[in-house]
Amino acid sequence: MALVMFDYDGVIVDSLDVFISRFSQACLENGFQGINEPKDVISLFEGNVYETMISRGITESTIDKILKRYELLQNEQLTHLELFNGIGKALNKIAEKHHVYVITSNLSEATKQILNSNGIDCFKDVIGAEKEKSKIKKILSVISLYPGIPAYYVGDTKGDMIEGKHAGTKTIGVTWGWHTPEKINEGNPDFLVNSPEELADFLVRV
Ligand SMILES: O=C(O)COP(=O)(O)O
Repeated sequence: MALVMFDYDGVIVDSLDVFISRFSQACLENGFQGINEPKDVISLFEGNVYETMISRGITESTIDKILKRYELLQNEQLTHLELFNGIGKALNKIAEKHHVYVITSNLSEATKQILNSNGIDCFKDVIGAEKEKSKIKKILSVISLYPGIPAYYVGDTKGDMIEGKHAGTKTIGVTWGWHTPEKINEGNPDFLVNSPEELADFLVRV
């Protein structure tokens, strides 16, 4: 048995269009001007999204305001959000063998709502941005609940690979999400998979 932690946007839910339009709107409304085009959003995820924003002069309290506004805007769009094909089945298969968690820079409630409305109830918990901004700290806190078992972080961005590795997990990059395989490879993933089926087949064998 292993501990398998999943990123949410771009791994489970196909949310890039909603994220680009609504997150950039929330940023603009709160005075953060740097996010106008899809590539600006994508580049935030080359590291920890919130650390990148702080390094560009945004305060933590403004980030919290952006998140609150994004929560409302995202909620208006929930019916437009769909899971990637095959991911529900893959998650259920993985959860039969392993402890599974979501560690996301999105907010927990919206994440839970989408998972529930798609019949996904296999996760032990969803740890979102309102609890902590660093994925490294969140991953470490879950690992501390399961000492001595192998831990994996599954993500679709270079930043996910960097934070997962920093927290001591094996990292699995998925190629159906926000970053290209080339960009994910810059974060040195331990494994790269091309479909939810391949992900499940790999994880049921560890
Ligand atoms: O792909 C990413 O890293 C962003 O996804 P997240 O919002 O679930 O953290």
